[in-house]
Amino acid sequence: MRKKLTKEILEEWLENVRPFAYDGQVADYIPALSKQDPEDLAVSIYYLDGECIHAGKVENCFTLQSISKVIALALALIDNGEDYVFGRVGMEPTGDPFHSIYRLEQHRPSKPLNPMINAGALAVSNMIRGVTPDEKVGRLLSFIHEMTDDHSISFSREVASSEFETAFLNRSLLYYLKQHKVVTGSVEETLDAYTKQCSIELNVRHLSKIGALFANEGKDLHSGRQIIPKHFARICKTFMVTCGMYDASGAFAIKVGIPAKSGVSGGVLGSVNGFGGIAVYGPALDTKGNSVVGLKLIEMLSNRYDLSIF
Ligand SMILES: NC(=O)CC[C@H](N)C(=O)O
Repeated sequence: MRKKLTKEILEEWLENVRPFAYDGQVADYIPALSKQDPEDLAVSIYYLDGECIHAGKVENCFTLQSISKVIALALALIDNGEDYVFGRVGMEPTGDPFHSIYRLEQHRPSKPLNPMINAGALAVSNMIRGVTPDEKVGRLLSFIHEMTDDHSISFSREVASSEFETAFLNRSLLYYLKQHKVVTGSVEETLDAYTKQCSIELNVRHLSKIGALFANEGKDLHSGRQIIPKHFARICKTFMVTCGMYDASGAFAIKVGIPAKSGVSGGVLGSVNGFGGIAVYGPALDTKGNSVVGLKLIEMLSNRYDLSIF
């Protein structure tokens, strides 16, 4: 096991990166997200031995947004198996923004390129077992309760409806996918489930614990219970490397080298085998939609502790 960081160092680092919060913009295409304060920063590391250190506004909850795509993928794989999931969604990075539509037309039969872009994530969300949107979201929440051991985690109705009312691009993606039979059932219901999934709220401590579970081959750190089959945990971490930071994934792999997934609320989830889980929250985003502070902090951690997997 690598040497551990102290809480004091983590606090110092957080203060060092604080000025970067003003190098980015808080997302506002989902109106409710624009209320986030760029100065609300938090970081947490969950080691594989169960110790957790953190700094900043650790109790502040934020919505998962695209980070939920990794967790939803794990559940869809458990529900349907690999052949079904990857029969409908591909495994290749795009190099395009997360909500891009144009590559959908370039593949025959139509298939979103991967589960980390919106087109692929909408298809994955549609695959989660459950008759109604609430049943699907309920199952995803139970899965997260199991992973975090916190049954109070829920979703923000305000953020979910703010996105639902304005998600014209995601509706377009869904209608296209429905036409090509990649998704089944009602477009509005799938969008309802997806926006609720993206609005699941938790804090950096929860998120770092989820990162540690992925790093621990899908096993709960305390009970040793296999919550995600090892092979599926590995698939999720591989997508985090190749597509987790949208169209900045290549540069991130070179500079940082950690399986990571970001979301437009400003959260970043990292997972390092043999080390543990990392979570950062900083709502100001760069032009690609990644947390400016999150990227800085994870890069510092990776350099200092030689965390790159490459
Ligand atoms: N990149 C993100 O975090 C995007 C998630 C967001 N809910 C969307 O679909 O637009």
